[in-house]
Amino acid sequence: MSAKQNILDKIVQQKLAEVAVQKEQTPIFQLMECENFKRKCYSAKESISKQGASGVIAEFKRQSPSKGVINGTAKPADVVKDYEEAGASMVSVLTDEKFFGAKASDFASARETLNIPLLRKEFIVDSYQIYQSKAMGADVILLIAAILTPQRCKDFAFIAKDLGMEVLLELHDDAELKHVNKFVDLVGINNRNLKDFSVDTERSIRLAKRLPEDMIRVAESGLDSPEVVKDMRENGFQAFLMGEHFMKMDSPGDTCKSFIKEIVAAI
Ligand SMILES: O=P(O)(O)OC[C@@H](O)[C@@H](O)c1c[nH]c2ccccc12
Repeated sequence: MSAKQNILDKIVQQKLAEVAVQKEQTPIFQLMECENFKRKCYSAKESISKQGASGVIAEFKRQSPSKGVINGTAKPADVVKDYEEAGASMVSVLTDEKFFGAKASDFASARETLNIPLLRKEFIVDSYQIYQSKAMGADVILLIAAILTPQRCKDFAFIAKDLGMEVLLELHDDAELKHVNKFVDLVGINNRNLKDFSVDTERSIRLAKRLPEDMIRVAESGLDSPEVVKDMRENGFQAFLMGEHFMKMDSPGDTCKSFIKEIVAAI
């Protein structure tokens, strides 16, 4: 890695500072008193594996470090409900405010509206954030191998499972295969290199072939045509995490609907 800080380093540094404050404000025992802490989670594994499932994980994403503002006006409750009605297998909502422009209310309004699994898209660097995710009503959390050691990954995945949530582990490199552990439910392969933002689906296909056979594979990022999704499905991917292609349109929900129609017709 270069001496210059890449975006991931910057995000991690910011997260650690944020979490330190949050822990003081709302200790874990208080998180555990939240209404959502008691709710039974929806299973992403089931939703994705269901007969005829689209496998689309549709993301609510306002902006990103690589693309700047993607959609400045979309209303989370409307968009995610449209995603659900369009046939998405799961919805992902970013909760990072500083780099991805999330509003504190985005995730809460998605939780109130949805009856399908909801992924909290966050940079998890501290176990506190796992309890926080449960309290927010997340069904699934994301663990990013690039910012965790294999041991922490296992500890964090264990905590999430213990709280009744599922775990999506995100990989990008062969070297990260050692982060896979028995508590992980789904493995995502990020087509986008978070260190330089380049996108390479062929690389993801090669990496996916090295995963345990029965693992659910999620293709992530830069997916913008039904053809690419079909190609990835033929190469063993069952789920497809997509944000920008939907969010950059005036109606993310309508775009998602016609996209799903096309890919489901090809199954
Ligand atoms: O908007 P895209 O290119 O369709 O990508 C969605 C999703 O994969 C991307 O937002 C993402 C994948 N892994 C992440 C980790 C953190 C933040 C964001 C991400």
